[in-house]
Amino acid sequence: MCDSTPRILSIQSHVVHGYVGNKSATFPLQVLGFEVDSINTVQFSTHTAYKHIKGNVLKNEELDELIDGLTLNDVDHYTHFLTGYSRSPDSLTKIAEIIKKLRSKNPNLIYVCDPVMGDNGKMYVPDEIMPVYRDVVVPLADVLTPNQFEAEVLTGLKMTNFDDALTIIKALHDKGVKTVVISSTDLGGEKLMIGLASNGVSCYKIQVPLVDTNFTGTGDLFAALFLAWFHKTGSNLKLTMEKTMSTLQNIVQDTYQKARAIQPQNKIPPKLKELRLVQNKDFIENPMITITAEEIRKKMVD
Ligand SMILES: Nc1ncnc2c1ncn2[C@@H]1O[C@H](COP(=O)(O)OP(=O)(O)O)[C@@H](O)[C@H]1O
Ligand SMILES: Cc1ncc(COP(=O)(O)O)c(CN)c1O
Repeated sequence: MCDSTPRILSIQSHVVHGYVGNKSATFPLQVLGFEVDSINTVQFSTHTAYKHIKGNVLKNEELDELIDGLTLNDVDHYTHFLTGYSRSPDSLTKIAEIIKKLRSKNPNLIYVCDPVMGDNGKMYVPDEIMPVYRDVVVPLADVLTPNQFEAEVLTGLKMTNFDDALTIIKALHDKGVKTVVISSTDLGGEKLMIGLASNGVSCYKIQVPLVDTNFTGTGDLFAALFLAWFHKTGSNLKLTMEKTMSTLQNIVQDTYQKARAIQPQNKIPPKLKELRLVQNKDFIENPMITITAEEIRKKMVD
């Protein structure tokens, strides 16, 4: 355990079929050279955009027990902690305790928090989870990766233009977050999806062509790739955004094209849109930068 391999504890959902949560994050992280220990907050047959939702949610005592086992066996030494989809406020409170515990073992631990709550104006976890993220978990994060909706909900502010976006980013920095990354916004209108990233010194904008369908698991993949490239580039924010977005675009485009080959018209059902991670392993390992980030504003914090 004393080698230089980065080691992650990832607490996210698990699905039997398809790619969200730990299923979306673990494979790319392993391909990029990370040891990944995963705890599954839920085990569902599929993600929740499918018609039938079946499976179980991890109980708090079960989460405690798993962490206890890691501690008793002295294998709870991590360089990174990554969290995503959680369904209960209590489990989030537990996550806050776990961060503190892991930091007592490694004061340099990097915590990447994806505050998974919803998308396109709608919550898909219970509403009570929001204040726990806002007041307890977010202030402990080194890196926060909300989408636009989640950033708005956390700050109580609306994003209708870039000035609003910068105000929201500043509000999240003010909560103590060092690196704020908004994985997607609709500021690019109908044709472009725009992501933003700020380390308080520089803020970057990166834009990609909007593919005409909703994907699931892309946010989880984004957070995992961001974590990996932020580590591998020595916290180079511009390069991290470029590698992360280029990889996502390759996977999203490939997934879309294959789905459209089967279903040329109308809405694509979830099972045809599962992210093609395995098939894009080489690109994940060695991404070609196809999209560049542009600096839009310097110095967000004094
Ligand atoms: N429809 C889409 N068109 C193009 N890229 C997409 C699309 N959906 C997701 N992505 C890619 O996935 C990333 C994360 O997506 P996002 O929607 O923010 O995740 P989530 O809302 O699931 O947290 C985006 O930055 C983008 O690169
Ligand atoms: C079980 C589960 N886990 C995670 C997510 C989050 O997916 P995304 O990466 O698209 O935010 C979802 C989306 N509803 C889900 O159903």
